[in-house]
Amino acid sequence: MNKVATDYSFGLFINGEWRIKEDTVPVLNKYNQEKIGETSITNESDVKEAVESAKKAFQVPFSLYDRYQVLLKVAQLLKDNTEEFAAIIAQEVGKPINEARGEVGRSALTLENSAEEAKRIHGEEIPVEAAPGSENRKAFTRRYPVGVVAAITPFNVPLNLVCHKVGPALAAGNSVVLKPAEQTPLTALLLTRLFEEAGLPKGRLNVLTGEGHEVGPLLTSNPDVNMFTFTGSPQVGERIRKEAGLRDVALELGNNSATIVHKDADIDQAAQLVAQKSFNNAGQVCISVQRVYVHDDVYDQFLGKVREATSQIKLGDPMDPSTQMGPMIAEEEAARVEEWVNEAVAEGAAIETGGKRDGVFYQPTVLTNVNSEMKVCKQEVFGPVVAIDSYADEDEVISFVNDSEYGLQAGLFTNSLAFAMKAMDHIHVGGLIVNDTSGYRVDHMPYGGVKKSGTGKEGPRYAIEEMTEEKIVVFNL
Ligand SMILES: NC(=O)C1=CN([C@@H]2O[C@H](COP(=O)(O)OP(=O)(O)OC[C@H]3O[C@@H](n4cnc5c(N)ncnc54)[C@H](O)[C@@H]3O)[C@@H](O)[C@H]2O)C=CC1
Ligand SMILES: O=C(O)[C@H](O)CS(=O)(=O)O
Repeated sequence: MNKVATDYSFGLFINGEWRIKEDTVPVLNKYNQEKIGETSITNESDVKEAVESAKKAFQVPFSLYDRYQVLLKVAQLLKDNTEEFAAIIAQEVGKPINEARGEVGRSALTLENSAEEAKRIHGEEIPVEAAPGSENRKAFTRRYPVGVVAAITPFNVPLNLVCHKVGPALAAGNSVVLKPAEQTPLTALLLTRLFEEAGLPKGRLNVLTGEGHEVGPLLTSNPDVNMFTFTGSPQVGERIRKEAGLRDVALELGNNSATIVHKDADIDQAAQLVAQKSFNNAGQVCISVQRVYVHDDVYDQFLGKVREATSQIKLGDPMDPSTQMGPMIAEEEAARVEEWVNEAVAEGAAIETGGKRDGVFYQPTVLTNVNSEMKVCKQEVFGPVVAIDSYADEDEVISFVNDSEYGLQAGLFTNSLAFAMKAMDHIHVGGLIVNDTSGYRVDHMPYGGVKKSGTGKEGPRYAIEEMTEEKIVVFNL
């Protein structure tokens, strides 16, 4: 068993210094509610100082190669400290230790990719001379960092989703003010220590901890923040966009991800992947499988396999390597999921397996006989529940998938190239994953949704584009 974190007390990180405040809040192990650390509470002057230090640091040259080296060093330090980071993630999120290790590995890849992309920031030659009268002109574009980037991140993937913002922001030459989720701040603070160790110039990264509804408005009302990058709920994303005014805002928001299992699919493969990707991190993943549409011809066979696989999932202490699913982030979230499932049952849904809550745990649950108006289908459950329905033909199921306010990613199991191409053209999402579920992601791919799932793309190359401004220079020779 890993070392259980006992004392991770952190201050704020402003201008390269740790600032431990009088006002602190405990961070709890989400499985046993024991204190694993504490963080300081940010006030208005802390925010002003953090933004000011980021702005000042931005004026000090930080070369492309230095950025590359710092990011690569932190990636290596992450790998060297995998067990410590995995233990903190497992405890403060409630994520099984094996999944937490996977997150640390992906985070190192995200930073390595950010480092590589720092070397690939370039513009392009623009042939303005093609215009009559411009024969004697030459033009090209260049990309410039926006300046101070405010990054706000969610609780569920507390390391990799921070790396997806801090990595590209620094690679692009920006300074960062980071506000991690109040439920899971220790991981980001531990990562900050690695940036310090790697020699990141002071002021390039500042970390403020505390409640989002208190710290957030202090950031959005600060005119020296040049850009916001947010991952979290649509409600908060919408608020940040309003408060940001004309400044750029990158939004990675929610989803009620659908996956299709067609009559020609590999049913064993589909059932195994759906059972896995519906319940990773107790379903607290925004591309978690939430709606599954199965062709009539294979419905009973698929349902039987998913029900069996789901009923075998072992719940327990996230620090126990045999645990396959841990607690949810808070008991009130588990109670909300319980309420939504009970509501669906009252409206006719059937519980194939699961459906019971034990404190902060909610059993992995498979529902059938659902309809699109039920909350478990229409809204984002963000919990360990998957609703399985059937369909008769391709056009019908495409309409079912598109019947959503969200559009992040969707999955499609089929061996029909024609159906895959039709789905590619007609399913309105940011990513379609063929022969895997909606839950597939690798960290250098463009990732982001449409509709209420947000705006912009992450993946270091794409985030760098959003964290830089393109300028054209035209020479009249
Ligand atoms: N698209 C994606 O890649 C992902 C999306 N999510 C979404 O995040 C949600 C779950 O994560 P949560 O942390 O519960 O989301 P949340 O929206 O409650 O909080 C996210 C972050 O926003 C901060 N915040 C809260 N109120 C704020 C305000 N008024 N102004 C500024 N910041 C504020 C929080 O402190 C936290 O750091 C789900 O909707 C999920 O779909 C989660 C992970 C990835
Ligand atoms: O959507 C999320 O919760 C994460 O972005 C998914 S992943 O990056 O952990 O695959």
